[in-house]
Amino acid sequence: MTQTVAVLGTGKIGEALLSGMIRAGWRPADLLVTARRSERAQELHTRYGVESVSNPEAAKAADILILAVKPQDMGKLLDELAPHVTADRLVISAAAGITTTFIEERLTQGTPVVRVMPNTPVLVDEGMSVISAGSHATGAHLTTTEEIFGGVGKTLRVPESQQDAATALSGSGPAYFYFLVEAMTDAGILLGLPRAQAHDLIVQAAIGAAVMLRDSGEHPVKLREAVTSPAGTTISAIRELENHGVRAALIAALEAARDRSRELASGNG
Ligand SMILES: NC(=O)C1=CN([C@@H]2O[C@H](COP(=O)(O)OP(=O)(O)OC[C@H]3O[C@@H](n4cnc5c(N)ncnc54)[C@H](OP(=O)(O)O)[C@@H]3O)[C@@H](O)[C@H]2O)C=CC1
Ligand SMILES: O=C(O)[C@@H]1CCC=N1
Repeated sequence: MTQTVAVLGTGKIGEALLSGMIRAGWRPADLLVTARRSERAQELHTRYGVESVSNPEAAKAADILILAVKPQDMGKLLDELAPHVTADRLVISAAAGITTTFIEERLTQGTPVVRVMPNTPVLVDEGMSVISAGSHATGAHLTTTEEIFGGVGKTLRVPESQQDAATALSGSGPAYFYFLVEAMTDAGILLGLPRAQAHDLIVQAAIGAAVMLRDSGEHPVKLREAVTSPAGTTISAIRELENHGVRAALIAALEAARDRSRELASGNG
């Protein structure tokens, strides 16, 4: 029997997931969304043909609830949902930091909860969704979650204790690459290239490097060594990156993201 899935909170990640599910073959009739603002609900209906309902209506009607509000809004959303969520539902949370325990404590005893950390490349079916089971989620619940998120990219199961790290690496990960592209485009401008050309050159370098990382089976060190000619240009750049502590900065940055994810666990932000 077809299951009904509701996406509660349809901002950037909620909409990305919704659009991906429709591309993956979900019928709009089997999907529901909730939105705080009526103009947003109308926009989603026009774009995807999905019906918008209230949060309690979604909890009553849908078999699977995907919670995609900010961590700071999660407590309030769960208070709204709690009277209507029965333990035969599957609740999937995409919120950074929020633990399955936080959710379980606010819903009917025994409700299965799965925590997922997706990332925005779900928009182009190249997402990465890291999945952990709460205390009442079974293998079947994890499989259902993988079926949903696997339609828009790869999935990986991890113990929930690793979710804050996964959030730092994978959930936030795309932002670091956009930041690098932005910075390198600026460098291209400094070197005298027109902005559009600098952008295209660095984006294609990123795509080429990403495909080689994925498909060559080579370690990143080997791939970098192959670019780094003796007494050549690349080693001059690498020396500057090392002089400026870029490796240490990245390690510190991801540690900060991990720590922020832990802080968000309280739901107070
Ligand atoms: N952006 C990303 O790359 C990723 C985000 N996440 C997680 O996804 C969640 C959402 O993030 P993001 O999409 O970036 O944030 P957004 O602010 O874009 O989306 C949150 C949405 O939730 C809506 N909302 C808030 N409260 C309610 C409510 N009670 N009922 C219905 N809708 C509500 C907001 O409405 P309104 O527009 O009115 O404010 C907004 O549209 C966060 O928990 C984040 O940690 C996870 C992985 C990646
Ligand atoms: O920045 C954030 O908090 C969210 C979670 C992971 C990516 N974006």
